[in-house]
Amino acid sequence: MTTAANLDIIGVAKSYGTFTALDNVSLAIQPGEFLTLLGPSGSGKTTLLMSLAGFVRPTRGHIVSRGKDLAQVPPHKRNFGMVFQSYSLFPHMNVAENVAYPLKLRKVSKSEITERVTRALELVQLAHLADRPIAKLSGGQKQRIALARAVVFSPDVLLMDEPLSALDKNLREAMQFEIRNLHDKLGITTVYVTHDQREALTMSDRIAVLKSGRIAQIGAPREIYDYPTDSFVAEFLGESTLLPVESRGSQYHFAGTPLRVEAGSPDARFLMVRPESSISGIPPSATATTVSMARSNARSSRATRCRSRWCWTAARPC
Ligand SMILES: Nc1ncnc2c1ncn2[C@@H]1O[C@H](COP(=O)(O)OP(=O)(O)OP(=O)(O)O)[C@@H](O)[C@H]1O
Repeated sequence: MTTAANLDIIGVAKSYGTFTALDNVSLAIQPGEFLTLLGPSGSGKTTLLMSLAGFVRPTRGHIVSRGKDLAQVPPHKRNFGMVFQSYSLFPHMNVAENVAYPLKLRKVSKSEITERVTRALELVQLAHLADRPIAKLSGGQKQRIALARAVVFSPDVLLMDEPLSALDKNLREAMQFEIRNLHDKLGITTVYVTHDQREALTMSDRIAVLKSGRIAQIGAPREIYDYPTDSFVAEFLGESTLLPVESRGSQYHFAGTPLRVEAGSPDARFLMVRPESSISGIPPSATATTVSMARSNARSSRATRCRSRWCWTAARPC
């Protein structure tokens, strides 16, 4: 068994003509980490993932794994497993043949192929379907087979691009746990792309939130959910009410009343309240566990959403 690989993304940029899809992205992915790239449509998630895979050539920057710059390493030599939304299984092969394919490419012996395919199918609990044609599988089964095929050759890194978005909600939630369990069993460094905040919060060790080709924030799920660095991250990570505050030195005021806040940056502009926060009135004698301060890049200087249990406009409950 090989040790898990690290992945260093150093100042990576990608331009298409004058359009910048990735802008100076740097990120150190730890060995065995489950890192999610999260962001709205067009933020650059797939471009970054495809750069890691070797299908997109960065305009600038470096991608380094196990101390080696991958710039000159073609996709099939990177030893990275990939899972796509569309499964990408071979329709003319049965389940076992699909899973065996990467091993055949690597010229693994027949007996070892049989053993490793059986083990990979057992991991995704589909060993009983080894002889079934791909056309006779459900969407969830197809995605499990794609997963088995991606891990059967013990890849250094597993890259997944919205692997669950074609599945219905219940199956999707079940698969989130299966993928995370598989990751924990195998310990493969994993980079996972999604635009689904819940999925990212449920599955990841860390989340990198992308906005317009840049990393807006990176951190553990709880950290970025509770302490977003700005209003974009605050709103993208879940329902929130953003209340405009004034800062005077290290003291914050809402509607003229001083707030007690344990964590906040000097340039914070908003008090963030999540729906599950338990403040019961203004002024919230707030602690960092119930509210956070976010820097401004908001579209509005007023509370921008009204979906939480507590919603305040001009310091009055609505
Ligand atoms: N080959 C290309 N030529 C020109 N522009 C491209 C190309 N590939 C991607 N882009 C642009 O780069 C930006 C980032 O695209 P990317 O697919 O990485 O976004 P994404 O965050 O994965 O979006 P989605 O969630 O919709 O898949 C988009 O504006 C896209 O239109």
